[in-house]
Amino acid sequence: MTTWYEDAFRPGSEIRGKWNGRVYMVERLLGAGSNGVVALVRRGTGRFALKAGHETVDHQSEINSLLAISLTETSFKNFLIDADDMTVGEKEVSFYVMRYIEGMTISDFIHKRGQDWVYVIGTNLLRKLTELHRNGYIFGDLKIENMIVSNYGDVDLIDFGGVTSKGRAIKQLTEVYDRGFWNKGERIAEESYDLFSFAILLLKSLDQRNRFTGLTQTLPQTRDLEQLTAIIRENAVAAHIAPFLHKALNGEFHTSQEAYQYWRSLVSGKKIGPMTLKMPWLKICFAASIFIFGATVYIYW
Ligand SMILES: Nc1ncnc2c1ncn2[C@@H]1O[C@H](COP(=O)(O)OP(=O)(O)OP(=O)(O)O)[C@@H](O)[C@H]1O
Repeated sequence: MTTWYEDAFRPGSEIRGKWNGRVYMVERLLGAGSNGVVALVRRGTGRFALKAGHETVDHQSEINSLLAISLTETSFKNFLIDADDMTVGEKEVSFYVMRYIEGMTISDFIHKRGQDWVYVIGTNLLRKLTELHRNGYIFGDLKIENMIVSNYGDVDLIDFGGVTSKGRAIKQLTEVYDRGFWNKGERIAEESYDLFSFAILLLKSLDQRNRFTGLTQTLPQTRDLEQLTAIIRENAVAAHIAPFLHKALNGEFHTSQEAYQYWRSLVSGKKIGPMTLKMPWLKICFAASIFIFGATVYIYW
């Protein structure tokens, strides 16, 4: 069965915006989720991520949220680059273009580089949330799939469909990350809502035994955060940040700023800042370059 986007998003195809007239060349498909199709595109020398929406209302609401935060003086500034419609066969499809973020999921990152990186990634993610919260928004649907980790644990959030103004009802969520699912609070856009999801996200990425699988099938009355304490007990990193996790899961932080301070006090002794990391390969590269330089001098002198 062919899907509606297969032709339009074939590598090499051109996507022409109906109103703004910009033309994008498709490099490859990045993903197709429940809310849209995302492709890596090129325009001139720039590479961008282009998302076309299935559901016009949801897609428009995502663009509105993204536009609002793109206008703030934060690291999200200018994240949204273009918004337009394209014609696919007989259909008009809305799309928007955003910064392209190269990287991987937090799970893949820590699998490759080690679980200690959670201290750095957590710090960077909390900083992002603090920025959003300071500007009056809640991310809403914080989960492993909605963030990209790159380089030295840099974090970028993607998929802004859940971004909600503070005080409103949460509009998009994923069950295990939602405090309502665990009977731990209302589905209201508060800073503590994102902090709960933040704690689940970290636990889920440290969970080596897939304890989360099957949790969605449990009955609401039997759901208990105690089920997650096993992960904390068997994992050294989770155990180290346990006081933070307990506070976040129990709604004891009112603001992300407060959570950020507490987090910093817990992880600051870990010396996992990008500059102080134990990176033997850096030392090896440095030693190798000295050796090659010495050998070259010896041979040619
Ligand atoms: N700005 C971006 N830069 C790089 N890759 C991106 C970007 N935005 C999205 N992606 C990729 O495209 C995939 C799908 O994006 P997105 O999560 O926005 O779609 P969705 O339809 O809302 O998905 P879901 O059903 O998970 O909510 C992501 O998993 C990610 O790999």
